[in-house]
Formats: sequence, C-alpha cells, structure tokens
Amino acid sequence: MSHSLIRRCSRLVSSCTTGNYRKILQLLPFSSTNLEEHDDPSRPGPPPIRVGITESAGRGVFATRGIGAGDLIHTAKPIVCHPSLSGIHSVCYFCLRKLGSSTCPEASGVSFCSEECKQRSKEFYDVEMKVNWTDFDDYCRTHGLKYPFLVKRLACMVISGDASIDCLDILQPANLTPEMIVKMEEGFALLRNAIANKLITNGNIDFLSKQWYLNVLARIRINAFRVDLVGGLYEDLFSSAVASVEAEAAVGNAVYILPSFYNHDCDPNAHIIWIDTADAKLKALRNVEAGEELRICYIDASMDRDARQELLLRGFGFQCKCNRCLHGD
Ligand SMILES: C[S@@+](CC[C@H](N)C(=O)[O-])C[C@H]1O[C@@H](n2cnc3c(N)ncnc32)[C@H](O)[C@@H]1O
Repeated sequence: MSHSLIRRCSRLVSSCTTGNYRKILQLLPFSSTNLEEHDDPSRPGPPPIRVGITESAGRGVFATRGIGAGDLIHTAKPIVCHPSLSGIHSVCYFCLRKLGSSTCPEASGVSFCSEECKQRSKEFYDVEMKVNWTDFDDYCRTHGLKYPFLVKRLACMVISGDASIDCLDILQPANLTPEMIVKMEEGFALLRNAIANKLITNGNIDFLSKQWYLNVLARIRINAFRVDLVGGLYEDLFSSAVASVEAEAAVGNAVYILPSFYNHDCDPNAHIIWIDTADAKLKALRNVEAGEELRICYIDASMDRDARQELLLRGFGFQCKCNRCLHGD
C-alpha cells in the first residue's frame, strides 16, 4: 500500500465518523488487483475478501465468495518485524528465516539469510548501526519487553525513509491506562536519547515525540503477531494447524495491515501461518460462504473458557461472545 494512501486513510481515521469509515474502506485497495499483500503469482486477481463493519467487533474481514477448506485466502508481508531476543542470532534480521550454519554474521552479530534481505534492510540498518542501543536493549531485556523492539525498528525505518510516520495509524489502538503510559514513557526516553545522541545532525527525528511512541505502541499491542515458523513440511491444512500450535518458540514479532482487520473467534474459520519467513499466509480452516465473516483465533484455543476470556479481556480489551464461549465450552 502506498504511503500517501496510508496517509489519506490515517487522516480519516483520526477524525473517525461512520461516514469516514466508509471512505476508508473505499480507499483500502483490498479489492484491487495490485494488492501488495496478495503477491502469490499462482492466484491471479484480488483476494476473495472485503473489509467491512461488523455488528459488535468494529471492522472485520468478510468473504466475497465461497472459499474452500484449506484454501489460501491471501498472503501478507509485514509492515515491520523484528526477531525475538532468543532468536536474534539464529534467524535472518530482515525476514526471520532460520539461518544455516554457514551464514556469516555482520559486525553487529546479526545475520541476513540472503543478499536480497541485506539490501532490503540496508537503509534502516545503516541508521540502526549509528546508534548505541545498550541502555534501550538492556531495559527491554530486563523487563521482558518485545514490542519496543518493533518501535525501535520502525523509528529507524522512518528516519531512513523506509516507512512513513503514520504507517500504522489505520490500525486499532489499545486503550492505554495511566500505569501503562508511565511504563512506556521510560522506554520512550531511552529510545529518544539513544537516537538523539547520534543522529541530531544527519537525521530528521522531529517525529520522535512521546505521542508518536505511545501511538505506535498502542497499535502494536493489539495488532502484533507472534511469528511461529511451521516449516515447509506443513503446507497442507491440517498438519499446519497442528504445527502452528506445536511450533517452537517464536522467531519474532510482526505487524501487518490486512491481517490486523481479522477479528477473533475461539472456533475460527481461518488461521494465519508462517512457513519459513515472516510473510504470512491466511488460510481457510473450513468451507466459508460468501458474505461470512472470516475470523482467526488470537490465542491458544485449547485453553478453557475462563482462561480464554481472561486473556482476551486483558490482552485485547474485549469480552468474547463467540459460540464456544456462549455455550461454556
Ligand atoms: C486486531 S483488531 C481486529 C480488527 C478491529 N475490529 C478493527 O476494527 O480494527 C482486534 C480488536 O478487534 C476487536 N475484536 C476482535 N475480535 C473481537 C470479538 N470476537 N468480539 C469483540 N471485539 C473483537 C477488539 O476491539 C480487539 O481489540
């Protein structure tokens, strides 16, 4: 999606009325053939979905035609992603692919799986390498925080021109409590100081305000996906569903645009999987009729009802009223 389009959508979101929502949905190119997130050459044409307003869960994704169980609905490339700390030396710093033993690390210790990933990272990585991140990284590590690393990468992408300041504004933000804001302010101060100390003369960092940091983090909290690679053996529907539950520790976290519009159900009709990189695949888990809303499961669906309800309320701020929850399952 072009930055100017996202900017137009974001302006509309910030003054959101029902009329504006309609305009946003018209602006979103989800039904156009040049959809950036639908890049599978074996499936020409637009993905069989539209973004619309649901009765009780804000925006959602709806099927525009029947979709068969196991069908690929669309693919999606991350807007921003970052390896998990445990995987930082074992996955590609750009696409999160697992590295072979022959990969040669950069001076900083991170590695790229290919020349292409290295080239695609070049601009933001150059910015990142100019900054001393010791205090910021230590703070995240000791507090067990993963999302500030996504903000750090996004900040470097904005400084280098790889991303626009408002590229996540179209996504729904979390409601931040005063306690959350106080904690986030500490991370902001460390990020801002690290960058300002090095880049004051050669990078435009005027955007890097507390408001920008909170705004981005509030969206990442609700919309970031934990990337679990299931491997090439799991292309088929049912083994990939099992594999994504059994996958090893996450290789990283990523934020996408279109997948962020999928609402949750504890008995979902779609799921999101990652085969060997952070490029996501949305697949139907069962036959879906035209007009039906497509929903994924945000959490481990094998947990009991009370645990699911608590996690969804605490993590995503809503009370799940899906059929499973309503029937006490
Ligand atoms: C990733 S977003 C999904 C898209 C969102 N509806 C929107 O308008 O951008 C997650 C948020 O959607 C809403 N949501 C998702 N699933 C829901 C559900 N089953 N019931 C109620 N709200 C839901 C919650 O506000 C949640 O924090």
